[in-house]
This record gives sequence, C-alpha cells and structure tokens, in this order.
Amino acid sequence: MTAVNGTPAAGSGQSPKATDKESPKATDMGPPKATDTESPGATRKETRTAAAKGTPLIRLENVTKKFGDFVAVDNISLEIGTGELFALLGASGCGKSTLLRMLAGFETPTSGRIVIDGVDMSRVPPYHRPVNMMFQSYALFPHMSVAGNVAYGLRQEGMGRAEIAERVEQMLDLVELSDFARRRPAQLSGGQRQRVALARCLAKRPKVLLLDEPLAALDKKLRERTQLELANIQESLGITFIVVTHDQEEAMTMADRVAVMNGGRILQVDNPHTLYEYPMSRYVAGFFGTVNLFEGVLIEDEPDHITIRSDEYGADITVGHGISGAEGNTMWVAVRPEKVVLSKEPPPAGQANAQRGVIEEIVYLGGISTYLVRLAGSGRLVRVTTPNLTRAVQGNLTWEDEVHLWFDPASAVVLSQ
Ligand SMILES: Nc1ncnc2c1ncn2[C@@H]1O[C@H](COP(=O)(O)OP(=O)(O)OP(=O)(O)O)[C@@H](O)[C@H]1O
Repeated sequence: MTAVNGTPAAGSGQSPKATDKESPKATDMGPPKATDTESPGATRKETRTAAAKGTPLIRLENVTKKFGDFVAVDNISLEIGTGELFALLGASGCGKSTLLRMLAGFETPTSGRIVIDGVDMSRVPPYHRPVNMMFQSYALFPHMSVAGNVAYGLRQEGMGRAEIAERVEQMLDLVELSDFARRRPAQLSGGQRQRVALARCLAKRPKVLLLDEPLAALDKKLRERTQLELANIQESLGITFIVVTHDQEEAMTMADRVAVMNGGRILQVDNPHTLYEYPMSRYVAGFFGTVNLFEGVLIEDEPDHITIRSDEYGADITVGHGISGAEGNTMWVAVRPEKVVLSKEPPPAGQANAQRGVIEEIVYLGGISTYLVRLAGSGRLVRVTTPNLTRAVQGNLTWEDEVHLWFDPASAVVLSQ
C-alpha cells in the first residue's frame, strides 16, 4: 500500500508538543477545558497560562477606538495574566497596533476602560504606565554605544551611576551582548540591534512589555532563532509580553495564548494548540494554519457524530463530534491538509470520507510535500501535506496520478460560521 499520512498528526508541521498525545478524543464536544492544561502532559506554556489565569494583570473592558467614523478597535474585552506571553495576530489593518498603542497610552480609547495592575489607565500618561513599548524600528541612538543606549532610560529616571552600571551589565548578559557594550548600533547586525532594543526596554523593569512586530526586520532564519530567544528571556524574567504579529507561525512559536483579530474584533483567544485543532470559525481556521473547507448541509445530528451532505466534497462527510445545529443548516467541514490520507490503493472497506481524485500539483518543500488533488466528482481542489520520511519520493505519487483520499471523522471540525 502506498498510503501516505497514515497517522493523522504526521507531518503537521507543528512542534511535537506533549499535549498532542493528550488531545481530546473524537467524541469530545469542544476544545480542551482549562483544567486539561494543568494535566501532567500539559506543555510548559499551557501550565503557565493556567497558573496566570487567576491573576489578570491587564483588563480591557469593552474597549473601542474610532478614527472619525472608522472603527479601528471594536468593543474588545480581554484579560491577560501576569507573566503571560500573549500574541495579537491578524492581517494588516485589523487593529492590533491600535490596541497596543492604547495599552501604551499613545492612543486614548473612544469608549471602554483599560486597567493595568488594578489601576484604571484613563488618566495615566504613557510615561507613568508600568509598560514599555518596543518599536519595529528599534529607535536606537546611533551616536551612543550599546551600553549607553541601554543606560539611557535609567539615567533619565535619575538612577545612581553604580546601579545603572550593574543593571546594564545584567541586561547585556541577558541578551548575550556583553562583549558588544562599546560598539555603536551601526556596527551591529540586525539581530544584535534587536537585542539591544530589547535590553533597553527591559532595563526599566516594566511589568508589561509591548512589542510591535519586533522581528519584522530580521531574515527568516534569524527571526526563527530570535523568536525562541525572546520567549526564553520572557520566561526567565516573568514579565508579561504582548506581541503584535501578522505571522501565524511566529505567534505559534512564541505565545502562551493568541488572540486572532479581524476588522477590529477578537474572533478567538486560545492557546496555539486549541486554535489549530478547534478553530471556531472559518476565518480563524484559515488564518491560523492552512485548511480545506467543504460547504454542506447538516443532515444527521447524533450525539457522537454528525453527517454533512457536501456537494463540494462530492459525498456525505461524517465528523466524529457533535454540534448543536438544526438539520438543514449550512455548515463547513474544516480538515487540515496533514490529516488527509493520500493513496494509490483504495482505502480499507467501510472507510468514512473516502473520495477519488487526480494529482494536479506537487510542491516539494524538503521536510514535507504538498499535493493539490482535484476531486473526481466536484472538481474541487484538496490540499494534502505529507511528511517526507525517507529520501525516496513518498509512495511514488506523481502528477496526473489517480488517487484515493480520505480522512478520519475525528480529524475534521464542523463550523457554523
Ligand atoms: N491615526 C489614525 N487615523 C485614522 N485611521 C487610523 C489611524 N491609525 C490607524 N488607523 C486605521 O485603523 C485601522 C487599524 O490600524 P492598525 O495600525 O491598528 O492596524 P494593524 O492591524 O496594526 O495593521 P498593520 O499590521 O498593517 O500594522 C487601519 O485601517 C488604519 O488605517
């Protein structure tokens, strides 16, 4: 048998998190509950998030920001815990920077309230807030040394010389730039400049650090490394980080929880695993990872499974979890590309959600390959990713091959919006 993707999680592109083993079963009615994240199998991030839940450091209450008639941030309520690394994720113009700027005090909410550490920020100017903001451009002083840049804010505060020297040393040690203290910003690489900016922001020991696209200026490799460094620094300090990004992988790599935004609203806030496996809307499913969506009509609604009649898939689709919806309602079945099995051989007898198609495109990406398969019945394209487990081409599948594909009822999610 030349089936690839035999195991649903294979080649998902996700980090092998401990919780993958603990994932809810097919019959579960929804995403894992908060208590699930406190189980022995929970990841470090999830455990921290659960611990932080009791002590919200930041509370946004129905915050709205209008520019003239335009609503940039639309009635957002949100709590962020002490020591959390929280990401605001969304496409350009969705309002994430405006939200960050309101937390920093550079913008004033049109309505609603922001409370940080128990204090209403309405009348607190930026420089008196327990927050610091790191900008995309880093804004380092070119004529000052690395040490001078880190010390700048502390001098402004009137801190004593000896204490400043000690703090600067600590901070440069933290970002691994102790050997570069006397250099000027122009004599540093992009990644090093980013770390100087971080050290400068952290030197004043803010309770909250706001980071607006902090890694945008770095190339892909350096960005990936710096994502992990930032997350480690954040964890070692226990400071709350709020990171704005439009990059789903960046949010996934770094954050304990992610808020997915669109049109000034937050559509869903969850840990990365829950967002990926239990998206609550088509937008989140598509923005947080890649997804196949098949529109259909609910024709059977049983406690342990539902059936969707889908012309787009060209067959009835069985999904192994319940949803409360009236029969006859339009629904969408979401299936991640790595959860679709592709084979030249027919599936086992009785296999649910089986279809036939023709391979139209193959994209080889080294670790994984992506196949675009044109369904025989509906003509719809289905995206399938497979891990390249050996150096040989997996299963010898090639262009124009007629193939079978199927997915487990437990691997799909049904969405009503
Ligand atoms: N000062 C302003 N006056 C008028 N409109 C503004 C102002 N600032 C932001 N906007 C608008 O508000 C919306 C949200 O902007 P914001 O900068 O928060 O988006 P964003 O999600 O951070 O986008 P990007 O990723 O491109 O930075 C945009 O449509 C933007 O044009």
